[in-house]
Amino acid sequence: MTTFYEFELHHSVVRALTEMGLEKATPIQEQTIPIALQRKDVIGQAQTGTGKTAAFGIPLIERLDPEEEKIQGVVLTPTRELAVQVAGELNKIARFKKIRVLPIYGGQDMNRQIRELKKKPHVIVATPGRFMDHMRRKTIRLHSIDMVVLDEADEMLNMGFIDDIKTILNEVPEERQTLLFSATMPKPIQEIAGNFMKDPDIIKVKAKEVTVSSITQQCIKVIEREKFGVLCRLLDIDMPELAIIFGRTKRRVDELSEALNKLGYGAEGIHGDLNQAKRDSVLRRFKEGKINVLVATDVAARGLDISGVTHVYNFDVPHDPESYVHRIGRTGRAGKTGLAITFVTPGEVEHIKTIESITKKKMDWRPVPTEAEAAEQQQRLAAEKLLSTAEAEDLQAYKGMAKQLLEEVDSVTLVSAVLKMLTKESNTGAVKLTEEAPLRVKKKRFEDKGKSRSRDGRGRENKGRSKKFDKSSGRSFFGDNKKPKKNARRKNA
Ligand SMILES: Nc1ncnc2c1ncn2[C@@H]1O[C@H](COP(=O)(O)OP(=O)(O)OP(=O)(O)O)[C@@H](O)[C@H]1O
Ligand SMILES: [Mg+2]
Repeated sequence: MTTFYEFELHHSVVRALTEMGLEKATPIQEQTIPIALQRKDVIGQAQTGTGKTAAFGIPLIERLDPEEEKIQGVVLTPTRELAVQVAGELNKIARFKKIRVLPIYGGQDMNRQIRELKKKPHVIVATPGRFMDHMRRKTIRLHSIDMVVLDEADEMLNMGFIDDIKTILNEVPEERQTLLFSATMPKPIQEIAGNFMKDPDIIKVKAKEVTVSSITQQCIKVIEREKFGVLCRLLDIDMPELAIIFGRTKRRVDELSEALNKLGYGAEGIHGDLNQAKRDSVLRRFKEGKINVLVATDVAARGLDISGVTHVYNFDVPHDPESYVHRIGRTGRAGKTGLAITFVTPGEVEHIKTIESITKKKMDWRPVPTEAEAAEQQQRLAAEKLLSTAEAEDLQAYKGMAKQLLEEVDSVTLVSAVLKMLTKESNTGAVKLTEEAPLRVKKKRFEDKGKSRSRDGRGRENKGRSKKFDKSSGRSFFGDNKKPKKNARRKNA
């Protein structure tokens, strides 16, 4: 593997990378950076969590001139959360080079953005819709733009941003450099590449599998109304440090996070109906470990890099294999290991087979954990607490009372009582979630053509009803020509 020194980067960039703890380039970085540094157009494809942000971020920051106080670089991302995250990472890389990176996204106060823009950032990371707004108001000037990056291009397509992207690419100076990152290469993205990029180098990090091997993939067969109980048992047994639970609808996310909280699992939900301030604060609290369970619709699936996510639970089978890959890709990032568990109702087994055929990876069927197993694990935990207190604490003040108690009750009964008090007992019976219909297997291709495919709300999640599973959509992993949904609604801008 190449170290970052070998790219002959500006010392300030190398210093920033060292401070970020990055020494050796990942394969996608190793291949993209030298080409991008030569000012060539690049299309990059690589697995989740393998460092695509720095793959474009390093050449971007390296190439820009801090003395020229104009917008020189633009990164377009599908969601607000991603815009903030990418801008954060770029600002870290740029730290010692005095290059300023500004995130711009919908839902944020326009006047504040205009004030920030007046401070002349060098790079803007934006959702396409809001970028267009500024373009029209002329609060963003395009003539000095030298580099454009499209991150998660296929997702921007899914979200209905394709026309915005074309408009933007039409208006930025033609002699710019363009980098495009996409998990899949559906036809409209290939067209963008053909029409707006100059003889791009295609860098596809070869991987036998679509998913990284550091993620263990399991599924559990469970009927709809038992899902919640099984989830709680799993949380009790697996004891995740940080877990993301994906639900199919916004209603599902709200109900699940409320129910988990009721039972003492520190959980919060995130989906597209929450205002931006709430979304930001939930994500921040999760990143800081103040809550350890994040319940999410697919809004959190793409690109978000939250270090330390140990477990992903698909409480509901995802709509398509792509969504599966991105959801589970929130764990097992940057070489760490992770566990992904998918709940499958009896009618949904077919979807798992489709996912497996696309990812070329078999999942392990995990048996449904029993109440006894969960209780045993919780008891073990209580016993550990008890023992460590016995070993480490000064208990002198309690010993008199302990002796008195032992005169009344035998020692085994007494310790059992203490353990019972320390053990979290589950009471999932009190919780009732609205049931979701299972995903059906779709027979014909493009049956739902024309319906919106928005991923975090207003579209498909809105009514809390399931849509059909598009078996064909999996093909887009191999760059098929899946048609864009015509009236896909613009999201998040
Ligand atoms: N060279 C490196 N060495 C170690 N860690 C790295 C390196 N490059 C990036 N990382 C870390 O790996 C994590 C994942 O990176 P990043 O978010 O860029 O992945 P990605 O490929 O864009 O994933 P996704 O497909 O989910 O968007 C980040 O926390 C990042 O800081
Ligand atoms: Mg990414």
